[in-house]
Amino acid sequence: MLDVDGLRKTYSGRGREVEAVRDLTFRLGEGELACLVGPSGCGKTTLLKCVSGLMRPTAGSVALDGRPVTGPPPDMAVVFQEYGRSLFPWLTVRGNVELPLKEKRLPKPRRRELVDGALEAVGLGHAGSQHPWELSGGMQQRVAIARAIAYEPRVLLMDEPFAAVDAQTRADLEDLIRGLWQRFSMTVLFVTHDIDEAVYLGQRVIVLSASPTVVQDDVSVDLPDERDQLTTRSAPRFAELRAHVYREIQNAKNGGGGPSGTGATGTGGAEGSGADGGGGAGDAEGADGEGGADGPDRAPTATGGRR
Ligand SMILES: Nc1ncnc2c1ncn2[C@@H]1O[C@H](COP(=O)(O)OP(=O)(O)OP(=O)(O)O)[C@@H](O)[C@H]1O
Repeated sequence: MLDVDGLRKTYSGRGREVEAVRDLTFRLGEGELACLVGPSGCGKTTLLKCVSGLMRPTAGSVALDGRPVTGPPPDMAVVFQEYGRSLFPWLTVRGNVELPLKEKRLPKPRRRELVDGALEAVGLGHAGSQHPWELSGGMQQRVAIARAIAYEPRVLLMDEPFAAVDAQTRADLEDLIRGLWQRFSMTVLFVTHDIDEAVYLGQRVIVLSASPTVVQDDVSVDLPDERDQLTTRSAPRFAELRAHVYREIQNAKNGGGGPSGTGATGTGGAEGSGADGGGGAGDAEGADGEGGADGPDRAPTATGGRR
């Protein structure tokens, strides 16, 4: 459904060129939930901007249902990390969620129905008349998620959406996303620094190499579909998968480059890492902090698919 083929992006300016992404090729099937991890600065945000049509790649292509993406596609929504910047403070929660639906020119009764459904789905049915600044960070991020799903996207892109919330809220939001994905049958591409989060959420974890960026590994997450923060995360298979992804990221950071040879489904017991293999491997970045570009196209209206 979503085809990224030979994608390359080079930024140029001030007399120098930065090759953010060298050559990325992968495909997402309809209804798939894939997580994308990789070392800091490897081009995850750049990739999402190209996939969402907010930025033109230097070479290669992105296609949705075989049609080239040259601008924000109408059936795609994006949720960014900075919920504070993605919501309009002068609009109520309802107003924020409804805005892209007005742009879509939906009739009022349909808008009301979609807004009610989305707020209910994220547990904010009671908060419609409040303003974003009256809500906690986790609630604000729920508003951003509600805005995205009210839009009824076929594809939902998420760029580290939970990086700024506390651990408990983050766990709740992870479960919320899996629940919404199952309920609305969306195709989801979810970027995260957090290896545990990637394994917990995804059916697949795509590991990017360090810059110049290629797909280092594509790991099939063969955990049961019904996931639970306690049982799933304490399963031996979860630890094996997390260890495998952790090792791939270390390889990527150390310039290991190129696919590990395990292939899309090859994560398995081949690693033989045992239940403790990846202990502490929670963060793809290690000690690195946030370093991504917050370009102007992370503007508020980006959430919801169209600007
Ligand atoms: N607008 C820009 N102009 C020039 N270089 C840029 C721009 N945006 C990003 N880059 C560079 O491109 C590379 C990839 O950046 P990007 O933000 O896509 O990576 P990332 O994997 O999302 O990073 P992080 O994990 O730290 O958020 C980095 O070297 C970055 O400095």
